[in-house]
Amino acid sequence: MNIGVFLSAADLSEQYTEPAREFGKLLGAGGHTLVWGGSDVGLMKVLADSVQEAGGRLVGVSVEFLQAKARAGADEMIVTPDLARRKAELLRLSDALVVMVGGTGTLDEATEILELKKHGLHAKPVVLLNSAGFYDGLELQLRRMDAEGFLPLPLSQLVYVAQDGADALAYLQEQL
Ligand SMILES: C/C(=C\CNc1ncnc2c1ncn2[C@@H]1O[C@H](COP(=O)(O)O)[C@@H](O)[C@H]1O)CO
Repeated sequence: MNIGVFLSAADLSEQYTEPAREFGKLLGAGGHTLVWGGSDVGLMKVLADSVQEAGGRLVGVSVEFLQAKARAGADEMIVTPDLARRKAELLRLSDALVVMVGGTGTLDEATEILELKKHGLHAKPVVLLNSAGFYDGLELQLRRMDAEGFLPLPLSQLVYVAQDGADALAYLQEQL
């Protein structure tokens, strides 16, 4: 499976690096390909290192203004002219999407793929990987949108909230 993962480009503490390492190990050991933003920085690097060490493939989708940060040893590296085309490529190349902990960049990517899914422009499974309870607040907000009629389709069809990497991967394998 080609699994697109959005996650932080920042250097973070063990409570976030450990779940990224664990998920990378599962992806690599399962023979999956990581499709990700391509930069060799922060949590993005932690995940890519782990996937590669466990035998998985790496397909990066970088963008011209961040090209200097792109990982040298990826199996493939695509460079897009701008962020909009990068998000489109990340989605096109992925069979499923996983949103790990992150900041505004991750949130931008997550909302775009959820919005496209809401409009029926793709039907790929999306998982919110709630490591260390990072997305408890977002999950609550999404549940409120669902309960109060803000979503045109049930939340359960839009996104699955996983508590750990094994849960996320099991869900994706069941869906695909
Ligand atoms: C560390 C610096 C630059 C490298 N930054 C990024 N490299 C690659 N991809 C990035 C970068 N910043 C955002 N992205 C994309 O958004 C997500 C991470 O953003 P967040 O705000 O850190 O959550 C990630 O999925 C990328 O696709 C500065 O020198």
